[in-house]
Amino acid sequence: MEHKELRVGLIGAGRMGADHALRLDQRISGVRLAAVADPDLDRAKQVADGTAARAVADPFEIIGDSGVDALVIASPGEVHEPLLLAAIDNDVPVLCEKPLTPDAKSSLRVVEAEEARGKRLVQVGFMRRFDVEYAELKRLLDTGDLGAPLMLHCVHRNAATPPGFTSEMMIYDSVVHEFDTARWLLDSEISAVTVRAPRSSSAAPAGLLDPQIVTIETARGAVVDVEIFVNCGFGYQVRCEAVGEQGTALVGGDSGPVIHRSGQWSGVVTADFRERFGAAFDHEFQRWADAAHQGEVDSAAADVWDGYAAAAACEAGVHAQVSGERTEVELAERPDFYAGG
Ligand SMILES: NC(=O)c1ccc[n+]([C@@H]2O[C@H](COP(=O)([O-])OP(=O)(O)OC[C@H]3O[C@@H](n4cnc5c(N)ncnc54)[C@H](O)[C@@H]3O)[C@@H](O)[C@H]2O)c1
Ligand SMILES: O[C@H]1[C@H](O)[C@@H](O)[C@H](O)[C@@H](O)[C@H]1O
Repeated sequence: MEHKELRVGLIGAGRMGADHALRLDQRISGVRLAAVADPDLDRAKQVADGTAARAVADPFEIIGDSGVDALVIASPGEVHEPLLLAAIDNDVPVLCEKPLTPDAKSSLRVVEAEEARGKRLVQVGFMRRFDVEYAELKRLLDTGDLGAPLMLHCVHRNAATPPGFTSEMMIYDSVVHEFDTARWLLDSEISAVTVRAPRSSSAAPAGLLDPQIVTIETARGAVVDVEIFVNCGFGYQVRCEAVGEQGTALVGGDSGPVIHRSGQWSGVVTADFRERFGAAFDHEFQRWADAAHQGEVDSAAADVWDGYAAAAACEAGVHAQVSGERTEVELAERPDFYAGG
């Protein structure tokens, strides 16, 4: 790369975009935040303020711009596809927040575009892969220390939902993380999904089916249960217990500091994903930037095929939720281009 620093363009200046801007500006080495794009120009300006970045309203203005070497996409999942296709067309490396796209067909178009380009450019922001505890769980499963995996018990709780959050989004925006986590930890595609729900919490906005229990079957015969509860009220909690033939391991359990005071003990629950996974995001971004600077992709990250496979599982999940039926996942054939990825 000609420039000493990787000049990054950020698309989307909302909750996640603002957090990623801070990360790129202050914590990731070898990068410079060069541009921030958001149709809400005031937001783009606010996020760019105090950095070296320029603010623009049209994201396409910075895709293929000679002053931008790489892109971070943090706009809503519904608008990812055209941005990704334009980035691939312009040969620009991208770190795209999850989901790759909200449905399987559009994700497959991104797979096809990247394959046609003949070069891997896009990584999907499944940050749990960069969390220290999850990485250790992956190691335990890969080395066989727990014996052959049988089940994962997952808990995914958010304190509250933003306005407009729907029951379907609980699958394709939230459980999409567990679809990726299950595929990654168990090294197996997802074959079927079932969704059940108790009565909704009185804290859930009207019409939202919250909580839900999602059961995931994998092609290798493991079963994963996920409690997704996005208006739990008390904080952000993401847990995963793996059960193997010879042992179990839990990540995301309560951790310190544990305070003993006035005849009681207590601890703190993280407020949201930015706090719980802050270090994982930093690690993900540093590795992505280092790889992009070398004209490579990070082999530890989720690629476009992973994003597509998660989207296909989400589509089955949404169908299962609406129909009440166990739904098989329809997956295209994995191109050789992604084999071993
Ligand atoms: N990894 C995680 O844990 C995590 C957490 C939260 C959100 N996310 C993901 O990050 C993305 C953004 O989520 P958020 O919570 O920041 O949303 P948000 O609604 O807070 O912000 C989205 C921003 O994108 C802008 N936008 C809308 N259309 C755009 C377009 N075509 N081009 C550029 N910008 C556009 C909006 O104006 C807004 O400023 C989503 O894909 C979401 O799923 C990931
Ligand atoms: O977009 C967010 C994000 O991906 C969080 O990590 C998840 O916990 C939320 O449920 C989801 O809505």
